[in-house]
Formats: sequence, structure tokens, C-alpha cells
Amino acid sequence: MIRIRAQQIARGLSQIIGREFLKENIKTSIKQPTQSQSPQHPWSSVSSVRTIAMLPWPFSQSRDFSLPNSSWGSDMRRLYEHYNSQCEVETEEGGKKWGAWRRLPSYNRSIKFATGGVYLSKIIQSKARLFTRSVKEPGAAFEYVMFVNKEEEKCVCVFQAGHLLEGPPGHVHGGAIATMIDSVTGTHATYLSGPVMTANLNINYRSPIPLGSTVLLTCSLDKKEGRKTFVSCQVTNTDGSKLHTEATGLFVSITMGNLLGG
Ligand SMILES: CCCCC/C=C\C/C=C\C/C=C\C/C=C\CCCC(=O)SCCNC(=O)CCNC(=O)[C@H](O)C(C)(C)COP(=O)(O)OP(=O)(O)OC[C@H]1O[C@@H](n2cnc3c(N)ncnc32)[C@H](O)[C@@H]1OP(=O)(O)O
Repeated sequence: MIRIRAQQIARGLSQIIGREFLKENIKTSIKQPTQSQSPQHPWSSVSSVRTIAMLPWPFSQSRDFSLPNSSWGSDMRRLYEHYNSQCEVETEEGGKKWGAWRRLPSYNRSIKFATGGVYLSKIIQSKARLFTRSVKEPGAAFEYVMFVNKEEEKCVCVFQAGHLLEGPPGHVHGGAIATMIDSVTGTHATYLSGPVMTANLNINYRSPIPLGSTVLLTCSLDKKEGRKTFVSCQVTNTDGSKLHTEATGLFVSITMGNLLGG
């Protein structure tokens, strides 16, 4: 039973990391391209991830929320284009190869069967949704897209804060900002270290974020110590001239057993 759940979680986790990552691993196991053709995720050295990659994809109809939609303003689109254009670049021979950045897809349901571990009823499990992707109306809450740069161990997130995220009048709620910081630093730590949980998050709010505006979250790896991954994050306006928030996070690597209450 536990083993089946672990497999189900593993499938869900592969969705967290994303289809592009999976495709990359599937390609790797078949074609074995060179480093320059297809930069590898740290997990690609783990044989179980190769196994995960070969499993049938269970969520083929899922919507990728990190693609542009009609609610995105000009800043959001411009920054998306800026990073997205660096995800795939042309070779001298006129072909294509991976660039420095990778867009991370994003779904509203990370783990189909095991969300909430073994404690929740099937009804709750079936209704569980990723918090930041749980509002259906485009632009109403969290609109964001994340890009990672493996070489520089950096992650950026372009975030447009919708009207449902109001805290102080006309400005973004501190909890919503913390949510985005946790999501981006947590995703970055996962990308670098595999499955983790947030153990500690320190946030300094320096200047309020106007509701409806687009901001940039920039995360970098501070250090890794055993199971601990330390990541820092700055939230700025889109040209980086104004610091809104800064944070540091500690992420502790976990096993599937942690999630299952073992
Ligand atoms: C399958 C999903 C996995 C999770 C995925 C995470 C990210 C996913 C990425 C993309 C997904 C898409 C979106 C993601 C959205 C949001 C991501 C947010 C993630 C979260 O929002 S997650 C929820 C909030 N999070 C919790 O609900 C954690 C509750 N907590 C625990 O579950 C345990 O507490 C745990 C597991 C953290 C550690 O427990 P443990 O028993 O495994 O390890 P232990 O306690 O021994 O600590 C080992 C070493 O860390 C040091 N240490 C521990 N805690 C510390 C602290 N606070 N300050 C300073 N040092 C600390 C110790 O001192 C020791 O250090 P040393 O080795 O040097 O002695």
C-alpha cells in the first residue's frame, strides 16, 4: 500500500518538476545527447527519476498556468518574452538547442492521489488544488511564471498580483507576497535538491507592492549543507530599481516517507 502511494506521489512530483523536465529525461535515456544539447537536471543522475520518466503520463489534459493569458499586462508579457526567448536558442547550423533558462510549467493539481498524505478522505483529496492556482478567473489572483537557470543556480518569477490579493488598501497582502516567495524559493530548492519542505522563511517587507502591478522575484542558492538548502530571494519592480521585499529560506530534503507520515 505504502509502496503504491509512493509511486503515485512520485508521479505527482514529476508533474511538479514539469513535463519539459520529464521529456528531457526521456530523451536522455533514449538519445543520450551531449551536455550542450540538453543540460541535465540534478535528479537525472538518480535512477528512480529515469523510472518515473518512463511511466505513463496521468494528467494529459492539465492546463499549464504559466503560459500567457489575456489578463497579462505589458510588463508581464515583456518579461515573459525576455526569459522565454533565452530558453531555446539557434545554433550556428540553424538548429535549436536549450538556452540558459528553462521555463517551468505549472499546474493546479500537483499530486493526483496522494495530496494531503494518508490522512485526508478521498473527497478532499479529489478536490485538493495548488493554492496559488486555485482561482479560475484569469488575472484575479496569482499570475506568475517561473524560469530557472541551472548554470547560475538562479530562479526568477514574473508575478502579476490580481485584485483578490489586496491587503493594505490598493496594495498586495503580505501573506500573498510570502506565498509567492515560498513557492518560488521552494521550487528553486526542489529543482536544485529534489523533494524538500520549507523549514524556515524570513521575510523583510521594505516597500508595499501596488495591487495589479508586476514584480520580479529573483532567487539564488546561498549554500547546501547536507539535507539543508539555503535560498535567498528579492522582490523588486520590473527594472530592479525598487526593492519591495527580501527573504531567506531554509529547505530540508525529505523522502516520500515524510509525506506519508512515516
Ligand atoms: C512531494 C512534495 C514535496 C514538497 C515540494 C516542495 C516544493 C515543491 C516545488 C514545486 C511545487 C510547486 C509549488 C510549490 C509551492 C509551494 C512550496 C512550498 C513548500 C511548503 O510550503 S512546505 C509547507 C510548510 N512546511 C512545513 O509544513 C514543514 C513542517 N516541518 C517539517 O515537516 C519538518 O520539520 C522538516 C521536514 C522541515 C524537518 O524535519 P526532519 O525530521 O526531516 O529533519 P530535522 O528536524 O532533523 O532537521 C534537519 C536539519 O534541519 C535543521 N532544521 C529543521 N528545521 C529548522 C528550522 N526551522 N530552522 C533551522 N534549522 C532547522 C535541523 O536542525 C537539522 O539540522 P542538522 O542536520 O544540522 O542538525
